[in-house]
Formats: sequence, structure tokens, C-alpha cells
Amino acid sequence: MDPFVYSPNPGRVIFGNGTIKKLPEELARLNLSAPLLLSTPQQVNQAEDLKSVLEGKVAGIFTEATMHTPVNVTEKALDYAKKQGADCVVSIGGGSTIGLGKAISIRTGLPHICIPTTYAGSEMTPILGETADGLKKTRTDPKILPGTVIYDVDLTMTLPAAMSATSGVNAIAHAEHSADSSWSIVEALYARNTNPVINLFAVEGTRALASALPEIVENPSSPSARSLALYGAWLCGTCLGSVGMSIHHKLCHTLGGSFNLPHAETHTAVLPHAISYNAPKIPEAMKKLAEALPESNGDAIHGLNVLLTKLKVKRGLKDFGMKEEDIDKAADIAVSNPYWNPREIEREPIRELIRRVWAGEPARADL
Ligand SMILES: NC(=O)C1=CN([C@@H]2O[C@H](COP(=O)(O)OP(=O)(O)OC[C@H]3O[C@@H](n4cnc5c(N)ncnc54)[C@H](O)[C@@H]3O)[C@@H](O)[C@H]2O)C=CC1
Ligand SMILES: O=C(O)/C=C\C(=O)CC(=O)O
Repeated sequence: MDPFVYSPNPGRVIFGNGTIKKLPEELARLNLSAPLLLSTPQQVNQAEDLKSVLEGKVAGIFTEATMHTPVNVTEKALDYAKKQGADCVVSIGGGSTIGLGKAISIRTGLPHICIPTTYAGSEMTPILGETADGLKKTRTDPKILPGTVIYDVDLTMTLPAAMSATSGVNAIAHAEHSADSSWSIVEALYARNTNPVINLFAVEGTRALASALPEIVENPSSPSARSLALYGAWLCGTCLGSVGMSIHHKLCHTLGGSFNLPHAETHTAVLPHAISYNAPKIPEAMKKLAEALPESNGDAIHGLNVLLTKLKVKRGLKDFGMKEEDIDKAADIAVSNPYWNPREIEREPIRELIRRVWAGEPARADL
């Protein structure tokens, strides 16, 4: 056994069906009585349902959560929270809404309860990415980690199949960077600060999502597949919250932040290529990943290609509006200030990786 440090994040997790009904109990347990509910404009109905669960006893509802957590939206929400006398925030939604909850909580000290409705995993991390003046900056602070997470499978039933697929692959990406003894399962399988417990989470989380997502794409109302996917998302989010990020996340943050590409879709297109870049340096992680992916035939890259084909996702960033002439600029940004990575960051293979992702080619083991 290699030496390791295990330092689990605190936080209370409630998982099941119909669990939003437990919110009043949770607020009472924490001695809180004036929650500010947060949502996107698209999820106002779920925020209103939550208000009913609380019998109307809320400080208010703020429904302008936006992807990549723009600071101007946070400032508006902060003014509203103050005016309404909120004593905590409750975010109901995906990573965008949870990001707003984190941004308010870290600025005010207000407790944050999360009710996630996608598989992005932000609820389990002390990480916050915020955008100002066209630049997205990410920071980590233990105080950003939400105190309570209520996973209610019922709330995920409305997540459209295509979004479920890419959001689930976003989660798998957190796991993969934690599997080798040296670094993060897809990024948790090979993180340098990984440990045996996070490795178990990474493998189990990937297995759960790789099994559930194709079923959700075929039958979005399958209760068992929805439950398995949310369980996998919890495990993979825990991986991201516990170990570092590497080239995969660096590429996605570069592409998303600088070229305004959609978050989960970008993760999905990049993942097999990022894994193939690191493959020569992470043999143990590749073995574990292959075991977690159905139909991999012992080859993790093949397994990921098969999974993405089954999920019917778009694989080319050109499909999302990225221009071919931006490939060089993206390569330059991706190799500047790189995150720790098991393989040295070399510009030419990184450029070729981005070109393949831009073109939507299947990943190959020759980068
Ligand atoms: N800090 C962290 O640890 C992490 C942060 N993120 C951040 O989260 C954001 C992306 O979050 P995502 O969850 O991918 O997307 P999202 O939160 O932007 O949601 C996408 C869309 O789907 C809608 N939606 C969400 N759940 C739904 C449901 N159950 N039914 C119907 N519609 C639903 C939302 O209202 C929104 O319109 C990015 O800003 C990303 O940077 C993502 C992962 C981890
Ligand atoms: O943007 C953030 O809030 C920070 C981290 C992530 O988005 C993680 C990811 O790339 O999925």
C-alpha cells in the first residue's frame, strides 16, 4: 500500500425519493427560519414547490442563477438576501444554482443547504468558479463546502435525456482524475493526492453512471436508473471535492471560460482524449477505469468511446460554435499555468488533442 493522507470533507448527505420533505426538519435542526431559495429561471416551479414544502415560510426566492456564476448576478442576490433578512440559502438546481449559493455563503457566512437536480457534483466540493469581466476564476476554500445536501431522485426525473448524459459524463470526469496512487478515477483515479477511499468512490461512481446513463437516454423515466445515476454523481462529486484537478479540467475550464462553450458538453467531448493523453503515465488507473466501463474489452479509451456512442452525444466542439482558428489560442492558454498532471504538458500533443476534440474524432491512444 502506498502512503496516503485521508482527510474527508465534513457535510451531511440525505439521499432518497421525496427527500425534499425533510427540508423543514433540517432547517429546524440548524435553528434556521428564514431561507432564501435560489433557482434558475427554468426551475422556478421547483423553487415554488419548495416554498410550499416550507408552508410559505421563506425570506424570498431569487430565480436568476446563471451558468459560470457571474459576479454581477451574485451582487444582485446579495442585496436581495440582505433586504429580505435571510438567515440561510437553499439552492435547488444544478451546478449554476449551487454556484450562486456558494458565492453568497462565502461572502456572508450564511449556511448553505443544497438540493441538486443534475449530476454535476458541485454540492460535494469546496470549489467555486466565478466570472467577472469575461474571465472565470476558480478558488477552493473549506468554507465554500455546503453544510447539508439533500439528494431527491424525484427532482432529477425532469432533467432532459441529453443533459442527463453530458452532466453524468461531467461527473465521471471528476472521478477519473482520482485512480492511480499518484493522482485523481478519471481525474480522481490519478490525482497526486488521491487515497484508497477516494479510489473506491471513483470506481463505484463511474460504474454506477456508466451503467445508468445509457438506460436514462433510452428511458428517461426509469426510477432505478435515475437513482443509480444520482448515487454515482454523489460519489464522483465527492472525488472532485477531495482531490485535485488535472489536464482534463484545465482543458474544460480553458475552453468553457475563454470560448464560451457549454460546461457539461465540453467535459463530455474532451474526456476520452484527456484520458488518452495521460494513459502512458497512469497504467493502474487505466486498468481500474476499463473494469468500471461496460464493453471496454480491457481498454478504457475504447470503453469511453463506446459509452459516448451509446449516449448519442455530440463529440465535436465545432458543433458548439468553436472556430478552427481558435485551436492554437486554446492550446496556448491550456499549457500556461497548467494544473498538476501525471504527464508533462507538451504543447504539440495538447494542440493535436484540442484539434481532435474540435473535429469530434473518436479518441485514439497515440497522443
Ligand atoms: N464548483 C464545482 O465543484 C462545480 C461547478 N460546476 C459549475 O456548474 C455549472 C454547470 O452546472 P450544470 O449542473 O451542468 O448545469 P446548470 O445548473 O446550468 O443546469 C443546466 C440547465 O438545466 C436546468 N435543470 C437543472 N436540473 C434540472 C432538472 N432536474 N429538470 C429540468 N431542468 C433542469 C437548469 O435550470 C439549467 O437551465 C457550471 O457553471 C460549472 O462550472 C460544475 C461542476 C462542479
Ligand atoms: O467552475 C467551477 O465552479 C469550478 C469547478 C468546476 O466547474 C468543475 C468542473 O469543471 O466540472
